[in-house]
Amino acid sequence: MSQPAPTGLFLSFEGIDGAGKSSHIAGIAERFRAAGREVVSTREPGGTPLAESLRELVLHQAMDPLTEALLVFAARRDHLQQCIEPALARGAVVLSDRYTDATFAYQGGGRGFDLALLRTLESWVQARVDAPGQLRQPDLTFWFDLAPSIAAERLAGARAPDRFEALDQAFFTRVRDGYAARAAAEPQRFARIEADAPREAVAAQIARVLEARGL
Ligand SMILES: Nc1ncnc2c1ncn2[C@@H]1O[C@H](COP(=O)(O)OP(=O)(O)OP(=O)(O)O)[C@@H](O)[C@H]1O
Ligand SMILES: Cc1cn([C@H]2C[C@H](O)[C@@H](COP(=O)(O)O)O2)c(=O)[nH]c1=O
Repeated sequence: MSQPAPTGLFLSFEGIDGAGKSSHIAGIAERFRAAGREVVSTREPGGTPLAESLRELVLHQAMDPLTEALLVFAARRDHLQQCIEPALARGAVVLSDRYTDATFAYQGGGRGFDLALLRTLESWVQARVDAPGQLRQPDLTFWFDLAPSIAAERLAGARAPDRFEALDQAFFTRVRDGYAARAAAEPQRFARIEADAPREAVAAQIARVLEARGL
């Protein structure tokens, strides 16, 4: 008798720069590993050699908004094909520091790029081979919601800013609004985290969300 296909789990972590998401991913990985799951921790743009090369360009090279949007989707395509889809097919838990919501928030909200065109790119790049007509989306997305002024204080002096981190608070207010619109459109998928809380309180919020979903 054939075995049922293993069930992978895809979690993404989103928020404006400095919201604190990266600080919690290792702890979540440990939680799943302790439960015996294979965990793949990855990030966007990036996660494969090709996508990491594109990340360098996107974060450090001046370019127009269409080029930027095409590069983040090109990186995502390689990431999906080489990393995310094989991991999910093995039954792994994939933890991705950013995914497509970032494109809608940064390129759509922040840059003001045409959302309809982003949706078209999304439909090409994320089409699932195993489920025709469906797009690869996270099972659960943690949105670390933080005021841009607090994020800026956290990042001040922490590291040399990249092309995005150097942008002003008006940009990050639009990015935050972009995330809010995505979360409102898909409330089942999104878990909003109040990211202005101390680290331990943020970790407790995350744990409550995972427990509520039986994860
Ligand atoms: N709850 C918190 N309270 C205060 N400072 C925090 C908190 N969480 C993270 N930080 C600090 O804020 C800074 C940004 O955190 P982190 O790198 O986790 O954010 P991020 O969302 O992953 O940012 P980016 O997307 O820009 O990489 C770090 O210096 C981190 O130590
Ligand atoms: C996936 C994705 C990312 N970005 C931006 C958002 C951040 O400013 C950087 C990534 O840096 P991080 O320290 O790893 O968070 O890239 C984007 O503009 N569009 C995207 O689709």
